[in-house]
Amino acid sequence: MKLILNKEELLNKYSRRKAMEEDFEQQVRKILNEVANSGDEALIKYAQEFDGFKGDLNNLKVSEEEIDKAYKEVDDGFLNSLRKAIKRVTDFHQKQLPQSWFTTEENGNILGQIYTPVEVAGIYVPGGTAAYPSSVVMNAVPAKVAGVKRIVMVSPQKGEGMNPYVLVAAREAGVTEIYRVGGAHAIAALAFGTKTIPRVDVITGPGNIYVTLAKKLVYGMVNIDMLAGPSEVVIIADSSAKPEYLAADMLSQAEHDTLASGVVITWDGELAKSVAQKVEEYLKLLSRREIILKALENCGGIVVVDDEEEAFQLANQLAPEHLELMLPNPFGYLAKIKNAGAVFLGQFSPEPMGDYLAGPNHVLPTSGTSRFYSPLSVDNFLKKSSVIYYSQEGFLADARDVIKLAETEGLFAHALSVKVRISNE
Ligand SMILES: NC(=O)c1ccc[n+]([C@@H]2O[C@H](COP(=O)([O-])OP(=O)(O)OC[C@H]3O[C@@H](n4cnc5c(N)ncnc54)[C@H](O)[C@@H]3O)[C@@H](O)[C@H]2O)c1
Ligand SMILES: N[C@H](CO)Cc1c[nH]c[nH+]1
Ligand SMILES: [Zn+2]
Repeated sequence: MKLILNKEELLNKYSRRKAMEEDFEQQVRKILNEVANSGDEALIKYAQEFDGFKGDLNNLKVSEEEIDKAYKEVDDGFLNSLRKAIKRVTDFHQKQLPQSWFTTEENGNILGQIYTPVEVAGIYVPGGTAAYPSSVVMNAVPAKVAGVKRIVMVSPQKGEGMNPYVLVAAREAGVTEIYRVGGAHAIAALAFGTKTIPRVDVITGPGNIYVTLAKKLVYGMVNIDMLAGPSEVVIIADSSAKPEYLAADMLSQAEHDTLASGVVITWDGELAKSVAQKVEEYLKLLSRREIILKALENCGGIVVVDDEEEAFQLANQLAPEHLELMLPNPFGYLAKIKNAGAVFLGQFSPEPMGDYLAGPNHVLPTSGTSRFYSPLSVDNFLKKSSVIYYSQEGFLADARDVIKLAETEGLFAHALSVKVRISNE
């Protein structure tokens, strides 16, 4: 495989990947329509077709006994690391909690803004080619910190039972109910509701292209967090960077999915060659080799640019999910970054630290959408309401202006609602 590319070659790969999304969208539309029309029947049909699901509607919901049993199957080391991760992620997200606020004016008017959690949150936890207990934490913790009472999790069951690590993570992180379905059909169920699965107010979480397009298409019937599809990393490096670090970091995101992406951008041609050599070396050792190869073919490579300016211009154009700066004094470059879901600074901040333990959320926008989306946060589970209180004095001071503006719009009932209150005084 050709690993060292020029800028145009990389951009062509990105364009081809974008074009592929249109074919997937047709398939996803069909799945959504069927679940909308046939509910649970379609849900079970697709779970059987895509995930080899053998159960029926009666056991779509995971029982408390199954979760109890999962605790016996996971090791203490996992449980300790999981609890550490939950604590870190909780501490970080608690800092995001916004405060309701009120202002009182001299005439007694009170204005404000209050925050209310959504009643029911639907969280998607991927489970196609790997199980993701870390994504359980990243979804459920901000929902819990926001004060959501009902946290409904969906995740595909591969094989006989649910992944025990995912089940344990769900109980530890505060998920209130779990359904063993994934893919676009699970997103449809959360958006429309079925006899078995409740309709939710917001759907959050990452997933493959089917899941991500399904979220995009149901947006409006339900809120969504963002488009958090196949993982991506762009690494900007100069000659001070270690080729083995760059190669490993690039592969770490490519291994998620055949549509994931790993890109190194540098202006040092010799460094590019050393990274390519390391990539070939590591590929021989890694178990998800086939996935990585396809991902690099589809959307990866080591790009040699002219200089630092061009490197940042390209990274901003790609608007990646993760951006690593493998440069000396990386803080000095923060102002150059326009688009990135999360930024990792310096040689000891490889992206996987953020995937599991650093504290910020690993659910992040992909496919160029860090241009306008932000990481998953407590905000995604909260709604704002404005609060307006007029004192009599404040009302009388504003009444004439409101009448004037309403009558200008030809809305005389609006004006009347103000006038009747003046004439009564
Ligand atoms: N952006 C982020 O924040 C973030 C975080 C973690 C993971 N991810 C991404 O999540 C994804 C996980 O993917 P995954 O596949 O392992 O799990 P997944 O749960 O997202 O998708 C698997 C499901 O897709 C459905 N499916 C599979 N083939 C299908 C087909 N041909 N037609 C319709 N539906 C089909 C099946 O129901 C299957 O269970 C990866 O792309 C990974 O990079 C992203
Ligand atoms: N890198 C993923 C976000 O794109 C998150 C993740 C979970 N587990 C491992 N990685
Ligand atoms: Zn990852």
